[in-house]
Amino acid sequence: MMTDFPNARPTASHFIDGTYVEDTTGAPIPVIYPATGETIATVHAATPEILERALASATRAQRDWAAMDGTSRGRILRRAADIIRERNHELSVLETLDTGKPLQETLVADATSGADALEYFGGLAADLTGTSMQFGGDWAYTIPRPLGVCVGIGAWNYPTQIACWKGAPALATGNAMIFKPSESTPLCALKVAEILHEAGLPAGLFNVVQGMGDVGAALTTDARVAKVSLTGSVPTGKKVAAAASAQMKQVTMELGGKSPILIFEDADIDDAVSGAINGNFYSSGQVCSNGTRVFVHQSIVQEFLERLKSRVETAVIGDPLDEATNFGPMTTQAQLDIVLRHLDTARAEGATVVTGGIRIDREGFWIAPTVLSDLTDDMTCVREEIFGPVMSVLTFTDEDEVIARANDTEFGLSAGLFTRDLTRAHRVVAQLQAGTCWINQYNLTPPGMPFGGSRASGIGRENARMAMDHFTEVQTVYVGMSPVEAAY
Ligand SMILES: NC(=O)c1ccc[n+]([C@@H]2O[C@H](COP(=O)([O-])OP(=O)(O)OC[C@H]3O[C@@H](n4cnc5c(N)ncnc54)[C@H](O)[C@@H]3O)[C@@H](O)[C@H]2O)c1
Ligand SMILES: C[N+](C)(C)CCCC=O
Repeated sequence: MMTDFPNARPTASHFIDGTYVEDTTGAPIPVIYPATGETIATVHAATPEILERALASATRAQRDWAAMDGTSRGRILRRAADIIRERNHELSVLETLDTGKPLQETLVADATSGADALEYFGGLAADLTGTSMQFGGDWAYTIPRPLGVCVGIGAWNYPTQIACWKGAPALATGNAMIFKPSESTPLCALKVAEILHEAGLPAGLFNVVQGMGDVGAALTTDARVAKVSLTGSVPTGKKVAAAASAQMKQVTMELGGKSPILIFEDADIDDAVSGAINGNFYSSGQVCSNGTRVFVHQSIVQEFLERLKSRVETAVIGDPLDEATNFGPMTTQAQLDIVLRHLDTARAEGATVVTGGIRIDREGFWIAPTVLSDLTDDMTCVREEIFGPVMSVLTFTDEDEVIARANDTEFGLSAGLFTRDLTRAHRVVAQLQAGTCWINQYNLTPPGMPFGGSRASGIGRENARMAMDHFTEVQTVYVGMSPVEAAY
């Protein structure tokens, strides 16, 4: 039984107007530790009264925040980044309890990634500038204005990172944010809110409210909300984007994918195997950008599969709180069931299981890292996002052929390729329809790099300077310097 709970335990369901708030009349949402299936906490969904408090305080606080100079705003975000780094261990334990991801992973990828974003946008906050244009003696200038109250809605795979990737650029540019975490991982965003306020963020500017899709939908359609930034699945993205755009609200959509990794015959095979492992089994495969369609040149596929199988079978599967563990459970029972159904379908459609393919016999939501081969492009496991530790290995012989097959999907989140031929690398990458691409690497996302998808995988980008554009709108000012002429 997992009885330990870190000092970092949030003390109530919501964080509103600078403080924890509880309202037990909201529907209870159990917080389940995925490694054991044990309920470790209960939060309550936001009631209409809770949402009203969150919206009213955010609306009030945002005006003063927008008037503050960028340097002062940025200093608060950078202070929050420092606090996160100081508390990385306890926040990483909390992330592991929320998601089931191994501590070995959360120690380096979650709170630290959140801190990176706060630090990055904290630095940029002082550099929110417009442009000026000359028209003879007259001129015009632009001012980036904050949008107002923005809503962030999170998925369950990166609860700290998603809260920070949305919150940091929103706050740096003078907005308030109301963040609704996934109902499956409600704890970590509360700590982000607590730390931001400890760092000096005025009350009301980063509120966290819990709930299912209906709470996200209520926030999306509230007239006080100017923008919605969602991380989630394509079907949810379509609903949220439709509801937001019906009211002319701006959106950022970070959605799902079925991304390709192309491994050419001249690739460094060990690098390619490492890239395929990182791009499929990190976070037990619950990563939007994963390269789950691995196209390997026919001439090297046997060697690739042998090395891949032997390395995957050394994964240390066990207690996620043990730092030696490097492969954890699925985050929810529902997601485990989805992955198991996909594996049944893959077998029925003729896939060969190279390794894994089975539920691991322990309490909690465990499934072995799985590699499938002998696949065709029309099989369900090759077409649909599984969002679990299932890699589909396909073969190819020709560059044009593999580019066409890589692009043959409704998604367009990410893509990767491994080759020693840099001319080919750039030629191929230019033809891949994907928002984020890696050459001889996979899934690295430093905050200075735009991240996001094209086609059904999303709208807009997170991170980098352009995220500041997505949380501001340009106000243009024309300045007349001469007498005003009129026809009559
Ligand atoms: N592109 C990215 O950056 C990125 C990152 C992580 C996860 N994802 C994607 O997220 C999916 C997995 O996460 P999930 O299962 O939590 O996704 P989901 O779409 O089921 O839920 C995402 C969030 O949307 C909320 N929601 C559901 N219906 C809503 C509605 N009608 N209005 C407003 N909010 C609503 C949920 O409560 C949750 O907080 C995968 O498809 C994955 O690829 C994308
Ligand atoms: C930083 N990662 C691991 C690529 C995750 C990005 C967000 C997608 O799930």
